[in-house]
Amino acid sequence: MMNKAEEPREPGPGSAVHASGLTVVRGGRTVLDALQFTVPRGEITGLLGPSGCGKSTLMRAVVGTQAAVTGTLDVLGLPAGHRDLRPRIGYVTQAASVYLDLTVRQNLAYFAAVLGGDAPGHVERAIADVDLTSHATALAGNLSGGQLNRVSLAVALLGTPELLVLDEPTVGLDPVLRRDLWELFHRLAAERGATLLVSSHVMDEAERCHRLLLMREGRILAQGAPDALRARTGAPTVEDAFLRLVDEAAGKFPHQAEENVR
Ligand SMILES: Nc1ncnc2c1ncn2[C@@H]1O[C@H](COP(=O)(O)OP(=O)(O)OP(=O)(O)O)[C@@H](O)[C@H]1O
Repeated sequence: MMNKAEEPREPGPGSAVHASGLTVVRGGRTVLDALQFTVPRGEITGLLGPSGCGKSTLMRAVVGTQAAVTGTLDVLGLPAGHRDLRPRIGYVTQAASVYLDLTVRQNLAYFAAVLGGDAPGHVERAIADVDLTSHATALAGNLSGGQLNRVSLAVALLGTPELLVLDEPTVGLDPVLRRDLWELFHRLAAERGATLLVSSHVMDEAERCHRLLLMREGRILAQGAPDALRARTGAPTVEDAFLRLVDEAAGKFPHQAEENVR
């Protein structure tokens, strides 16, 4: 449960997510350690860091499915997990959750009916969004892993969510599909005003984001625009910036190594 008394609430109108002192303990281990960050509205925020650093845990906290969360976590102006947030957030996990014995279109129609997002045209729009129109009548069970993940993404897009939380959406995709998906993310932000929080452990995807949260071992190493992070560290790439921040932080932990760049 969130302890809202611990920290001042200062989400600001421009932030979709605001965290302060966000901590998660799993199995006796502190896997998120007093995180402070914001995710601005209408932009793509990349959550980057090595496998096991806590990206999925942070995303579950934002969508309200993570247990043992303490600190302040506001999402779209409400405490994380508030039931009014359910239709306003689209969440895609790493494991595709669709019915393998239904076609792509049947899956979308089913979820549209269940989620109450059955607005005319939304099923076809979502299928087109993820570039699966030519596979609309294919059984989900006959799709590749990458195509299945895109069906899950289409489900998340059905209700035109304000906030999309996507856990490693480009894993296993070829370069062309990866590029197409990033173009879709930018369209969703620019044309539909959506806020996207996208995790990846591939540092070159960082350059495609408006803003980054760089994570390591349950902490935020730095946050800011890719340009600002590179300038701040004097590094040619975000990957180099990350490595420099890791080295820098090594001297500062366990107290505070977080650096706000913007
Ligand atoms: N039940 C648990 N008990 C103790 N530690 C756990 C438990 N579940 C997860 N962890 C640890 O929490 C940390 C964060 O896990 P999380 O899945 O959030 O990482 P991640 O950055 O999303 O990794 P990946 O990219 O590999 O999915 C990991 O180090 C993991 O080992």
